[in-house]
Amino acid sequence: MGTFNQTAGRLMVALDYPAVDEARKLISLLEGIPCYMKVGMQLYYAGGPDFVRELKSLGYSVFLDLKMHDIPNTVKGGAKSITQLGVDMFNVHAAGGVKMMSAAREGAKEALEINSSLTMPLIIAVTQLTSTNQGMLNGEIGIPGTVEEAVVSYAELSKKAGLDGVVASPLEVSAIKERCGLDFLTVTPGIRPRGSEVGDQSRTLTPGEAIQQGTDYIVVGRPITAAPSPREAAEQIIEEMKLK
Ligand SMILES: O=c1ccn([C@@H]2O[C@H](COP(=O)(O)O)[C@@H](O)[C@H]2O)c(=O)[nH]1
Repeated sequence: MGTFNQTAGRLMVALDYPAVDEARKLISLLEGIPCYMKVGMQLYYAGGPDFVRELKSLGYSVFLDLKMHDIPNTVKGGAKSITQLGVDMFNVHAAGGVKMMSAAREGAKEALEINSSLTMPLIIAVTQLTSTNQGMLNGEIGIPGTVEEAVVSYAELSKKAGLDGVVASPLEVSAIKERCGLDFLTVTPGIRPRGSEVGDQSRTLTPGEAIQQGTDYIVVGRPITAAPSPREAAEQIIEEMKLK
């Protein structure tokens, strides 16, 4: 199991930018604010491993959000390479199944055998994307039942595979914790401070509501990156989290 990093805080900032210079600009605006930095596919495909190493050298905890979903052997190799970057957290899709998720753990462990100075990253699984609504799930995706049932079922699979937690919407946190235990981590995007644009997200709560639901980490992108003052936006979110 990986370790829960209290000092990085419970806010994860999604650095969804097309180029590292834009990400660097935001990072300098947020200097001193306790948060994880989340690198997703847009920035990773632009900045690659070097940018992840740069964030680590600045002292940030890094969540590499590449959502691996492939055959077990390929995911194992991907997890081994990702772990060698020294990231604190990475993820896979729970839809890949138990064998694929366990392979991610094996890959991470192999990286640690090669380099003993590395620590085991937290490995989590995406359940149902927070952009998915009930109609989409039952209609175009073709999965019966409620979104919550689908999310909890994926969470149980992820736990069975030995993962540390899941990505879900804050609306499903209490059901996940009830079924998988309080120490099974929930990382929740779909966070929208009151009055902010919902955009392509479907299952949302405010930062304060998410904390009230018992989530471990909230992931926030555009409400910070597109704000007139990203620093003020981040500070307000942290304040709201503390008040709950
Ligand atoms: O189900 C998921 C999984 C990942 N994400 C990621 O979180 C951030 C959210 O950004 P916002 O701008 O706050 O909407 C983004 O990087 C997504 O790729 C998610 O939203 N939902």
